[in-house]
Amino acid sequence: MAKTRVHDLAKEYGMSSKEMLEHLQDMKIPAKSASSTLEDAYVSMVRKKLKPILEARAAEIEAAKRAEEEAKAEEARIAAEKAEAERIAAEERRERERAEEERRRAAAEAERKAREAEKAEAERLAKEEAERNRVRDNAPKSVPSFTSLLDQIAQQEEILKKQAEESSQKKAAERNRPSRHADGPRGGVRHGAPAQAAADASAAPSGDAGGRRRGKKGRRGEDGGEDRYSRMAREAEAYNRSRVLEEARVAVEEASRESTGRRKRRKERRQKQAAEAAMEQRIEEALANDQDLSQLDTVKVPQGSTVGELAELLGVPANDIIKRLFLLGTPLTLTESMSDELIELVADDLGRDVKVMTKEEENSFTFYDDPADLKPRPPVVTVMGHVDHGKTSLLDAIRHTGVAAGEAGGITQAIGASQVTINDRIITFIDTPGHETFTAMRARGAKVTDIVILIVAADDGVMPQTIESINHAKAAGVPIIVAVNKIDKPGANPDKVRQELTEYGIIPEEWGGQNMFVNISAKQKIGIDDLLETVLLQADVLELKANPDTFASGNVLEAKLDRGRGSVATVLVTRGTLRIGDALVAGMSYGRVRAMLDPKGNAVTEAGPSDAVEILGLQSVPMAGDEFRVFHDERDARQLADERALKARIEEQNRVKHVTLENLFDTMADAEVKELNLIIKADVQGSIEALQDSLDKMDQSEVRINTIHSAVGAITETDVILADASNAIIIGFGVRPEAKAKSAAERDGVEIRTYSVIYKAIEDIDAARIGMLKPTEVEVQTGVAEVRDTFKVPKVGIAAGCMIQEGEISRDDQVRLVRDGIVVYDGKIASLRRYKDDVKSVKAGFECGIGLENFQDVKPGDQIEGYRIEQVARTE
Ligand SMILES: Nc1nc2c(ncn2[C@@H]2O[C@H](COP(=O)(O)OP(=O)(O)OP(=O)(O)O)[C@@H](O)[C@H]2O)c(=O)[nH]1
Repeated sequence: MAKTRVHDLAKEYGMSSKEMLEHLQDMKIPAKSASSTLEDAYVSMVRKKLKPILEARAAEIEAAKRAEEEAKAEEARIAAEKAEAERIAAEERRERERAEEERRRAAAEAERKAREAEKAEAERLAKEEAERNRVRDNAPKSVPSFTSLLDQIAQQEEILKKQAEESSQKKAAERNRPSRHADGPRGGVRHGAPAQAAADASAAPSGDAGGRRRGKKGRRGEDGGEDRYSRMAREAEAYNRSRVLEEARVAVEEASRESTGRRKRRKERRQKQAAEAAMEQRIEEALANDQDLSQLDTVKVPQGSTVGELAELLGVPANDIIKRLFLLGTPLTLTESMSDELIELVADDLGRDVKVMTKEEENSFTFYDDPADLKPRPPVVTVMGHVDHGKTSLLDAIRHTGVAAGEAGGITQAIGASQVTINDRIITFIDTPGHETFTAMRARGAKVTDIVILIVAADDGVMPQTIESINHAKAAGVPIIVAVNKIDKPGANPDKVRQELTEYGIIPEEWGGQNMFVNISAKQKIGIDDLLETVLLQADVLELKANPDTFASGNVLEAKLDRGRGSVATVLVTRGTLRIGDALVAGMSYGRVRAMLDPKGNAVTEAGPSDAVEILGLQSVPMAGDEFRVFHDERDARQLADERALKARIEEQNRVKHVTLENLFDTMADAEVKELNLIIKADVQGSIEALQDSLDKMDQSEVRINTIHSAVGAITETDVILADASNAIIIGFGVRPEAKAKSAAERDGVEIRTYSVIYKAIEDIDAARIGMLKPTEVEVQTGVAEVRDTFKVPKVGIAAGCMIQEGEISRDDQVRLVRDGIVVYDGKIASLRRYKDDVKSVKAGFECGIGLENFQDVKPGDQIEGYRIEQVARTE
């Protein structure tokens, strides 16, 4: 068996060889060094003797291990306790902050409410003041427009708002001063910082540093555990404090650095608040008036507004607009009026939303209704057709529907509208038949008809006024139901009518088209119910709805001055319910509804959507087509009527010019209109076709020629009304205007051109069209110079000493530098001199010095060519 060496044995017992040698010596066992070998017997003796020592040592190690574990557990418990205490403290602190924040918010809310009340009172006073001023100030300059009045109010509101804000801010500042000092800077670092610091403190210092220290002490057995922990707590607190202080210092520094920025931000915030308040007010007003909220951001600009007016409406300096116009290549002065397109372009450039309002639109309102408030309403129908095809007979037959034969004689057409009930449903008819009224209404911006009944006599077929009616209804986008009348007549051929109408885009449903056809006899009252049911069917498709539970609005169908009753107007209610006593404005007249008559002449107290009633009580006579609207307050109605009257007077002075062949080019250039609308009237159909043929052959890629209506016959007032509504020119070929048409054209500024030879008409239209074409740009050479030498000119650089060989070169010319046939420069002249003098131009045969803009590389032998761009009117 191998001998055991001393150091092996020592190693086995976890002691040094020296220690083992000492033990061997004690046991009198001979061994000299660590490498000495020991007999087995000695080894077993050593083992026996050393056993208690070994056991004691194991116990010692075990005890130490236990102590260490205990210390660790204690340490963890303390740390957990501390973390919990800190968590509770942080929670309490947050609770306090929340309460404080709540208190501050409540105070701010109370203050805001007080401010709003103050503001509302100030606004009310301002409004009253403005109203008083307006009434007092009747001088023309003080009532230039409704918008400027609104602006004045807005300005006053702004001032009052500012004052109110300043005073409340002052108050708030005084109220907050002591508390702000108390928690000012601390407030800045409160959020987040302490909680973070506490978390850091519990994780880092007490855990690591403290733990290490405790480990040492535990081994050394010095100090009680309590002392250690209190020191740890103290250290953590100190750490926290310095950290909090540091963060506070940083926050204060930052705050002072940002104070200027903050002032700016505060100002911006105030401006934003003011804008929001103004918007809120507009929303409230719009809500009070049931107006469409989606339109609020849009600035309404009257058609033909001047640069100055637009600037005022948009609230921007006029220079901003002039500058933009200049860049758009249409320099205008402050008092010049702008085309619709220019207004839209400039507004778009300014990032603003505008709606150019025609004079009709200006007088109309856009209402908003919650879809939930909309209820089905009866359809409103107009009957149109050629003379003697039976319009009056049909309306008569309709009026007698559902009426017993004996009663018939007693029915009077009291007002310009009638209502019939069929299948328990109502249909309203506008009784002034014909497209004249229809288009006159449309020209005034009134859309009163939902459905058109086109009446065509089966024995006569499609006639000029049939076509006119189709064109008018189509232009208004109203669905057409065809009543083929007089089917009782021997020569009646309803299918021929259907066939003829297909040429005008009116195709029967049974043939796969869009239009419903009904065969009737107005005289013998055949098919009337069928026609009315078809109207209801068409109405169902249209899903006609309106809100009946609001202030009424609608259109005037006709109005007259009655000797006994004063102003009498028949109105069609399109929305809301009209009641006796309502204050309303219709066009330029206003008043209170004194009495109402329904279509049968019965006195009624209210009228809902699609009802037509005759009303008494207006102060003056409105015009057919005028929009009416009920106001909460009669004063508002009167104010609006006054404003409209004033506006109408101003408009009368600057009457909107219609297109004429002569001003066509100007109008086009101005408004970029690329359409030429024509109404063609001729003595025979052949002439219309010939003219239309030639028009179709013209190049219409840049200017489109629309024949919106053509018919055989004299130029009538209806033609003028249609031309007025569509901004068209009337071309008469072999026909003359009727007297009424002539005066209407003069009144409305509509151009009528009459010709007796067709090519002359074509020539004029073509000339006007070409005039509308954009001019062509042509380059014109001005002169040629040869570079003989170059020399340095102070401040200019290299200049070319030249000899003008051809023509004349001017200072404003564009120039090209040509070297060996290659253009090396194309630009402007920087200087043109003869000897030391700056000159405007130099002619052939003279020497001069030419400096080129931003170009120095001129060499003797180069050629300088001068040229100009000229705009030449197109001949095609
Ligand atoms: N046989 C027959 N004659 C009819 C019918 N409807 C109308 N008429 C006759 O046609 C003529 C013209 O009828 P109106 O109702 O006056 O025609 P209108 O279209 O109103 O005519 P204007 O008001 O002049 O435009 C009258 O003599 C009617 O009696 C019909 O269904 N059958």
